Amino acid sequence: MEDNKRKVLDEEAKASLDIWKYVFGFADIAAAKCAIDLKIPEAIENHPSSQPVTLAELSSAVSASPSHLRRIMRFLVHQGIFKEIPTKDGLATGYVNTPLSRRLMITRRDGKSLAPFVLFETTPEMLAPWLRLSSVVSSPVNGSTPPPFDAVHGKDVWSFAQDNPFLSDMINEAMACDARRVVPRVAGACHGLFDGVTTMVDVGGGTGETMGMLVKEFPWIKGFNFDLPHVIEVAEVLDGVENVEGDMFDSIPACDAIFIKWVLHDWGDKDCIKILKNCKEAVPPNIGKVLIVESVIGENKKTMIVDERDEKLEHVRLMLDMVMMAHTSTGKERTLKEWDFVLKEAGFARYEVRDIDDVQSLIIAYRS
Ligand SMILES: C[S@@+](CC[C@H](N)C(=O)[O-])C[C@H]1O[C@@H](n2cnc3c(N)ncnc32)[C@H](O)[C@@H]1O
Repeated sequence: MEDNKRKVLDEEAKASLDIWKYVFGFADIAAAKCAIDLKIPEAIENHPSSQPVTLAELSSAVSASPSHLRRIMRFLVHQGIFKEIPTKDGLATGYVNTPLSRRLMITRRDGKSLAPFVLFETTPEMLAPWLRLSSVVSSPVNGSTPPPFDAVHGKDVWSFAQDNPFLSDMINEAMACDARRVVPRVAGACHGLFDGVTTMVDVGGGTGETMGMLVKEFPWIKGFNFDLPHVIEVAEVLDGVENVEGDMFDSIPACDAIFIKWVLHDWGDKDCIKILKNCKEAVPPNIGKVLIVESVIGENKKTMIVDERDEKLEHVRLMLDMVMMAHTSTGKERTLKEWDFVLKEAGFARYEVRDIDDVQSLIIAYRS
């Protein structure tokens, strides 16, 4: 009884603090965006003075008012994004980077920075649909209310991107920085999969960064980066990669293997099955395989989440599912049961899931 009472009181006390996260939670994202916009991590990293960098030095380096900058830095230090430590002479304090602040470097293409993703998600165009989540959730019939993105912008995200090159560029940059981060992990899990594979198509491959990395890792493969015409128009020219424009709902170029990352989650089951069927048709019956890089939601596996990293990864997957609801018409993150359904409906003979200890897993679907 005593214990129960204490638990209730603890929950009350926790709730009275946690509620503020929902009142002012956007401050976290806005302050991180501010650091990216001002290139604060770069200014600290590259400052000619020895570290740490004092407020005066930093405000001159990023051309910011010291009084406002001090408050932003106080917040970001409190968030653990930067650290504030004594200067070498011990007479003042200054700022140093952390692994987290380095991930906010817009100038870094090192497979760690997700700064372009933050900038993309915080555009007014991507933020506005979030405020309409409730209308789609309360819609009496699935599909009777336009999805939040379409309701705000009058068209779906891909048509909007086609008509707005600035947003298309931001999507491409955001996707490319995730590719630099996760594709090496995926490649590490691909052992044995490419024996006898000479051609591979990355479906919805964006500007080609992913295929560029894959052909470097597996140089006997000729890579094709396949996407919509407005994306292929700005795709990179990379060794061993041919850029091909087209529509995955029509057909996909014939090849030995297909790579498809973060595309199927943009679509509901009907479209997802159609894309998967086209993937299956594109690969040969004997060795054909489709490598899917997507999240697998661990629904009903709560008790199996054993450590903090797993729990944080699952939180990202669930946030991503909310992103799908806000930004795509029918997209969703899928549980294993839901992946099983769409893969079987598309006619794949079998599949396996390889855990890469990340937000996404590698699902390999075999034609036979
Ligand atoms: C979320 S992005 C993923 C990009 C890339 N695979 C990655 O993860 O870095 C989805 C991609 O699908 C492409 N896409 C959308 N509809 C398509 C279609 N009908 N045919 C081919 N590509 C399409 C988009 O242009 C975009 O590049």
